[in-house]
Amino acid sequence: MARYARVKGSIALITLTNPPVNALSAAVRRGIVESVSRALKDEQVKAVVFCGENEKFCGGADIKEFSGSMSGPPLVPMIHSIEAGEKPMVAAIEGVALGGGLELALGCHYRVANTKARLGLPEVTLGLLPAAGGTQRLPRLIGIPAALELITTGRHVSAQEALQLGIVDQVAQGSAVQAAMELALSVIGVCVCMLCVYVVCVCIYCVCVTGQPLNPRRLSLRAPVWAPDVDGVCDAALAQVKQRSRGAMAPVACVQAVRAAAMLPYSKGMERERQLMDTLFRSGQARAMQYAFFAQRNAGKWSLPNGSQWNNTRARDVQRAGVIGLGTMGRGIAVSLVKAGISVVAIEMDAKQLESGKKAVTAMLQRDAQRRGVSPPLHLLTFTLSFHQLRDVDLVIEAVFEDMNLKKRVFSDLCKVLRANALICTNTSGLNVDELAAVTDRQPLVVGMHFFAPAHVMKLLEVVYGSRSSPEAVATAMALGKRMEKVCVAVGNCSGFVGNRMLKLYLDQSVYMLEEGATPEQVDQALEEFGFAMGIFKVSDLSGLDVGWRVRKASGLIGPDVDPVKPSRWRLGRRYCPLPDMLCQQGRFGQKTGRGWYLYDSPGSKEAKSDPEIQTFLEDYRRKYGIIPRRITSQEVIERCAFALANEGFRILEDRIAASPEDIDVIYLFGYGWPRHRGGPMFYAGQVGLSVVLEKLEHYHRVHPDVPSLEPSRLLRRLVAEGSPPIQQWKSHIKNLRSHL
Ligand SMILES: CCCCCCC/C=C/C(=O)SCCNC(=O)CCNC(=O)[C@H](O)C(C)(C)COP(=O)(O)OP(=O)(O)OC[C@H]1O[C@@H](n2cnc3c(N)ncnc32)[C@H](O)[C@@H]1OP(=O)(O)O
Repeated sequence: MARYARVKGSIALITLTNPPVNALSAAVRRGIVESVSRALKDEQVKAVVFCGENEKFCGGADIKEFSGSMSGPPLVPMIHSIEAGEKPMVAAIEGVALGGGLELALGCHYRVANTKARLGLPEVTLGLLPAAGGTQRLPRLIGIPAALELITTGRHVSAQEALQLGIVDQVAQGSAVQAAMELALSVIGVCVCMLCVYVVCVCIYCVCVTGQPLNPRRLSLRAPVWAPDVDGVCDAALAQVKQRSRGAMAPVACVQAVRAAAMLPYSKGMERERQLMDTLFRSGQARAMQYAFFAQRNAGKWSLPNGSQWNNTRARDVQRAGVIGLGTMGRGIAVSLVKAGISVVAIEMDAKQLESGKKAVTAMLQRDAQRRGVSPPLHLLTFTLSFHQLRDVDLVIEAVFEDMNLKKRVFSDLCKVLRANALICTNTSGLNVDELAAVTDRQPLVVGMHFFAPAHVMKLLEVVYGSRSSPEAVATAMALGKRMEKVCVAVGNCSGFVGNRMLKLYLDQSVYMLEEGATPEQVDQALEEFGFAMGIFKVSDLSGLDVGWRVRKASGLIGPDVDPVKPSRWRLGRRYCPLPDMLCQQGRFGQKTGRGWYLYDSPGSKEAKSDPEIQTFLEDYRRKYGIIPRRITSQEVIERCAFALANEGFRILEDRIAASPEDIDVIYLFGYGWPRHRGGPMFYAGQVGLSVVLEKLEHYHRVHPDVPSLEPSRLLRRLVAEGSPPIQQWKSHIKNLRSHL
């Protein structure tokens, strides 16, 4: 849909009307084509201004349409006819001009943006490239290096940066539509300075240039942007995206398309753009990334088993928050809260820790402010040793050491000082939220907020509702997380919640494969080739092997009855791998001690190097237990890790700990480095084929009957029995499964 109006006598104003972001659906494209044709025919109309309803220019092509059969006028000829139009076309950009939205604007002869507008070509984040001429017009406008950077990253730029780059002609402080109309009038030879009454070429009063020819403004008419160093620039960009994108096809295709803009005339470049897009458009990677886009948005639409949900529950306003504990987690949480404009009372138990926490938080905020060219909001912070300073906070986030007794003590102390209606949130990575809530005088006001380290950087937040948590408390934690710019997922209470409950099985498979013959390097390489940012053993070294060791000790898996020389490989009725414990006994805690699964130059350094001692250690271990090592292929690594994750994901769905497979995938995408172009473990299982996953799990379970978690879940069996429906339908099958219990 597009609205047509004639304004100021000679301007056709075409408004894209498809809230909330005026995406270019078939109806919008039809509306634009009809409106442009009307404007070109209407003799009274001398110029055309495009804008978007509700001060949002356009969020791009309608992503929902990509999964169906595309109908309606195609974008490329539509934009071409705008550019070829014999009347000046001006884009008035407010809010956003993204993807096809910016490509539409690039087809216009002039672009005006409001100061708050954001512009970009984010198609690469959807597994695509800007295939409505974006890869050919943008380089012709701003040059190859800048276009490569924007197109391969999908980064949004501010109006100010767009002006500097030459993407827009003007930045308007007020209404971009108003400014665009003035520009249009001046271009058609109607000077708007009010002093000059004639149609002129250069007004002597305001020196505006009127009656401009349109050809120089038509980007498609410009020659290829060749320069002597262009090959080198494109080669360097290609090398960079290959290294960064971990197997994703779209960034590579983006470089290839932009290279064409340097070498080929526009029409040939457009052919190349179309060919590359055809391949991407049909790819599983594009489907995975578009699924991830909608899954992320769906996670915000949380629901609880009792029917309360995002649109029927009000969140409380949080102005002032307390953070208990200024270790790594507490520091990151305090920084994120302050950046969201929330006053923070930060508490530590002793003066020395308080001082070092204060220094660290202040430095992080100063660095961030310096990068953004603003002053750090340090006035929002109070550092104190006294719980009494918490008396007027709306909410507290406890981030002390992961120890149930310590947390319980803190919770009961908090109840003595907090206002009766203040929320208590615990930053725990897996402890029982109900058990903690039980020591308080306000069980409905207790929720878990599981942040990921470093908390000021990592996007994921699991909001954990206990059996007595009130919907209002969940809504408040979800809204607070959103304000802190986190991707929030509401999850139920169980050991490890969603992310760490699944992680445990993934870790188990990884160490079992070491026992059976693999090396940490082999496993990590297979995972990194699959697309993970880091292999599991490098991640373990980064997080610290001692963390899991403590958890295993607390859960009774490690105790005085374990043989120190030849620890048992069978505990609590199932296979157990003592390798991580044995490393910890040697003081190998990972990066922090300079040695873990890998070797580091010094404690704290990050570059992982193979350690011959680990190879010898693994060989000795296998000998000691009589294990004959075998060759483990990358395929086996991926199958055992990814299918173990998905299998537990199905159980989590059966248990109603996660509301949907999409929520599980969002957790893995934003918290555990799962490659976006593979959608998430649940999506991946669907893409591989549920019957294949079932068959593989049955096989691995047959080979390893002492690993019960490899036994295929009931939900997976049910879905396969019902013909492997698409992931969006799994939820209804969970209901069926429960009704048969
Ligand atoms: C062979 C075919 C060739 C086709 C031509 C190819 C060339 C063009 C390709 C493209 O244009 S692909 C799309 C490129 N655009 C984007 O990637 C932008 C995506 N959107 C966003 O980044 C954000 O939504 C936003 C625009 C910055 C707004 O953010 P905000 O936080 O304000 O709102 P959201 O919660 O993200 O979104 C609200 C609502 O709108 C839906 N939505 C957003 N963008 C699109 C879109 N482009 N298509 C369809 N729907 C979109 C989003 O899903 C939300 O929906 P609900 O959850 O409320 O239902």
